[in-house]
Amino acid sequence: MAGKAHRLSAEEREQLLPNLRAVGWNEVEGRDAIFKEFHFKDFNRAFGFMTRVALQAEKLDHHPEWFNVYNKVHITLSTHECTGLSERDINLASFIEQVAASLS
Ligand SMILES: C[C@H](O)[C@H](O)[C@H]1CNC2=NC(N)=NC(=O)C2=N1
Repeated sequence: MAGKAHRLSAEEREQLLPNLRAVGWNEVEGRDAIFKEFHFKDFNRAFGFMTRVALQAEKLDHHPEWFNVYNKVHITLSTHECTGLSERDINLASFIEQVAASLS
């Protein structure tokens, strides 16, 4: 991946996080990360969603922490390289939103 990840500054957060908050992403308490819970109609859709996100994550070399039970997928995004939120998380969250929208 091009460039080293840096933790988002306060200004960058003010600019980038409101759009994600508006669609259900929240900052995790006690950790510099964002979290969202997705609900799908059934396991097939949840797993289809995860498959599409996984392929993109591998392409970007930026991977989600996630948990799935049947139709629910919990996702936490953070960047190991800078131990916190970076633009990579914002970009992956935006991609995830597009996939979820196309499956609901
Ligand atoms: C070695 C490899 O490039 C790194 O471990 C990648 C893989 N996936 C990653 N995923 C996330 N979420 N953060 C990272 O810093 C990261 N780094």
